[in-house]
Formats: sequence, C-alpha cells, structure tokens
Amino acid sequence: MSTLLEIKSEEEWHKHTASLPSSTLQIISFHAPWAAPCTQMRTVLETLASSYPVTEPLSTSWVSMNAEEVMDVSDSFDVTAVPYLVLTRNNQVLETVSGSDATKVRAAIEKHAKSSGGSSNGSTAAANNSGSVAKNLSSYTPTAADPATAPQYSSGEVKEDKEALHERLATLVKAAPVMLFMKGTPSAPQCGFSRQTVALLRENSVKYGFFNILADDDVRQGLKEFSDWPTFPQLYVDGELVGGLDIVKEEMANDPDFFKAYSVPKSTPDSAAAS
Ligand SMILES: N[C@@H](CCC(=O)N[C@@H](CS)C(=O)NCC(=O)O)C(=O)O
Ligand code: FES
Repeated sequence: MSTLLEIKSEEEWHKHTASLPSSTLQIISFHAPWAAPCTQMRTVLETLASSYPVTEPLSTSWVSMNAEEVMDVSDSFDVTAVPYLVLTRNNQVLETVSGSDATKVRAAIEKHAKSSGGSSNGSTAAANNSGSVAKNLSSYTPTAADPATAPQYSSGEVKEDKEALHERLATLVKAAPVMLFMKGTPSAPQCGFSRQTVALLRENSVKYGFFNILADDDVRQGLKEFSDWPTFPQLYVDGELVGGLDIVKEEMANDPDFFKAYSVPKSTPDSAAAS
C-alpha cells in the first residue's frame, strides 16, 4: 500500500521528484498548519493512498507539504488557498482541487490513475501498471469512517432543508452591517486566514459581527453555495459578499477608506452575532 510522504523543504521536494519515473502520477497536497480542513484532507489522502499498491516503477506518489514551508514550490503551482491538491504526470499539471471536498479529491485521483495507460507519451511502465491500479480501485470499499461516503441527508428532506437553510443564511449575512464568517472567534481564530482578516478589521477599527462557521457545518457548507464562494473567511457588507481575505486586502489597498462608514475610532470593534 502507498503512503503519504510529508516533504519539509524545497530540496527534499526536488530530490523526491527526481527519483520518480516521469510517468508516475504525482499527488501533491499543500496544507497549512492550522485546524480542520487540512486535517480532513490528510485523512482522505492517507485513506486513499493506502488503497493503492506500491508498484515498481512507482505508478503513484503521494506527498504533502506545508505551503508556507516550501514557498517556491507552492508558488510554482500557484497555490493561493489551502488545502490544495495538484495532480501531475510527465511534469504536467493534470488537475487541481481546491478545498478538502473528499468526493472531488477522490474522483480526480481515480480518474487520472485510471487514465495512466492512455497517456500521450505511451510509457509502457505506466501502461503495465494501470491494470493493477484499476483493479485495486474497484476493490476499494469505503468504510463508514470515510468522509467521502458519509451519508448527508435522506433524499426526501434535501429540498426543504435547503430552502430553510438559505433563508437562515440570507438573514445571517445581514445580521450586522459588516459580517465576518470566520473559523473560530475574533479572540481565538482557528486559522491564519481568519486571524489575518480579524487583524485587518481591528487595525481599521471596523465594527463588525461575526459567525464561527466551525460551530455550524450547515452554515459552513451552505454559505459556499449560497454565495458561490468556496472558502472562509467571507466578509459581507450590507448583506453583500465582499470576498475573502485576498479581496478584502485588495479593496483596502485600492481604497483606504473602504470601511470608513463602518469604523468606530478607539472603541472595541468586536460584537458577537448569533451562533
Ligand atoms: N485565499 C483565500 C484563503 C482562504 C482559504 O483558502 N480558506 C480555506 C482554508 S481555511 C477554506 O475555507 N476551505 C474551505 C473550508 O474549510 O470549508 C482568501 O483570500 O480568503
Ligand atoms: S488553512 Fe487549513 S484551516 Fe484554514
């Protein structure tokens, strides 16, 4: 069974890549040392890796890297959000998956592991291995603990639940003129992106409400669809999505008075909203 290798430096990364046949499907995961989704991504990849056989020459390689520890590598793959998965073969990026959605991650890996025989360079090693990989995949039985197959809703309930949730979200994004949906709370952010956003708002004395999405998975998943924005933090002004940390930074760089209407000089900015 294959295992997930943690790579700690650029040097280690280059050594590892150089040691692989170019036909190897490389599964490269970028993470940050903060909380939940990256931990989930690790579990998903470890489970998947263990279902792939180790072949000679290697048909798959599984590595994980702290995006901040290997800046040159993450820059070379344009990693702007984590968790972030990159699949490569023959030095070409085949597909990327942003976020820790287990179903998407698994589908992408299975697709490219299966297609190895048909790769355009026609490497015989890859072609020979694809049979065993495919066979192993079809015999892979996910367990209940596998997040990819964990049941979510019974189908009849879905629509009504969704409508009710959307109503709740529509109210929630307007709970305060400036609303921050974040991981953790302003005094204890659970992720660097949320921490940076809180710091920015604080520096600008913005008065805002917040919602800890780690405390409510319906809001966490629902808001991604509701606002068509896949990550957190999410900042809303007057019920309208501004964006995540990058966008907020950009807006402030373009217009230093962006939050002026919402700032209260010298008082504490945080005000908790519903949870
Ligand atoms: N570049 C993004 C960074 C935010 C990001 O990548 N968030 C990730 C990791 S904290 C996320 O929310 N993933 C989905 C999830 O955790 O549900 C921004 O500007 O806000
Ligand atoms: S980057 Fe992994 S939790 Fe935010």
